[in-house]
Amino acid sequence: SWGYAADNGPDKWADNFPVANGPRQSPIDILPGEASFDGALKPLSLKYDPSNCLEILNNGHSFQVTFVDDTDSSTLKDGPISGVYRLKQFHFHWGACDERGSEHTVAGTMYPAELHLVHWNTKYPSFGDAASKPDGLAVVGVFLKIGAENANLQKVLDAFSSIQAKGKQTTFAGFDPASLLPGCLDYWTYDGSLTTPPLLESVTWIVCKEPISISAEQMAKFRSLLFSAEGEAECCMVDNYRPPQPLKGRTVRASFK
Ligand SMILES: O=C(Nc1cc(S(=O)(=O)[N+](=O)[O-])cc([N+](=O)[O-])c1O)Nc1c(F)c(F)c(F)c(F)c1F
Ligand SMILES: [Zn+2]
Repeated sequence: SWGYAADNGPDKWADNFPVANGPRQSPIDILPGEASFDGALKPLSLKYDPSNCLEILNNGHSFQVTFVDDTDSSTLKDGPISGVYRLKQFHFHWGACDERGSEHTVAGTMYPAELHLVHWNTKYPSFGDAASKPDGLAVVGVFLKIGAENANLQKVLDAFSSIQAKGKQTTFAGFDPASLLPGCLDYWTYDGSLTTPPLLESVTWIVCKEPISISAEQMAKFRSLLFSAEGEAECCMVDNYRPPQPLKGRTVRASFK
């Protein structure tokens, strides 16, 4: 199945997922000078309940922290969206070295990693339904840059020993994803897609301008996870990012001047 290697990576995804060459694919290279400031864009309203945090798992292409999403207690509102979107999970994309790893780039600059907080529109009955609708999902992207140690992120890293191999999962309770957000919530927004198969064109992307920090040692720990399952030849989970895709005439709006 799909992955990030030469034989099953991003350049091969169109074979099984033809939408890979669609009109609103993600990620993209964000050109701040070409983004249009939109004064009508509202500030993001992110309200998360740590008690909704359920488990952490290695799904073979990233690790993700999943949330109970049967009530409106962990939601995203306002910003560029209308209605209420519920947090389903968050995960990351990162590189084999600090020079690469993010999916979105800013005027060609890659960050070492990128956090994605995946939310679904409650006008639809479930995440699965929402994922196939043009306004079904909203993903908040946050860049990570090498700097001070991130104490909040450390709580996630401390669980890695239990999920090193593909398919491993463990309970993960009481984590507040808001602790991973930057202080300033200025953002760029555009219509895009999932960046992993099935690459569904259902995502309103909200990419924060301000990165959060991670230490070099913490970044190295991400690279100790494995794409491979127990008993398989070990393959380090690194470079699990899709490169920027053609803009195809889309407009990127900025919430800030
Ligand atoms: O739930 C999904 N989450 C997800 C999205 C991305 S993403 O990078 O595409 N993203 O949007 O941030 C990355 C990871 N990840 O762990 O790396 C994810 O686990 N994907 C997904 C799916 F797996 C399906 F089979 C499906 F039918 C569907 F509708 C989906 F939306
Ligand atoms: Zn992602």
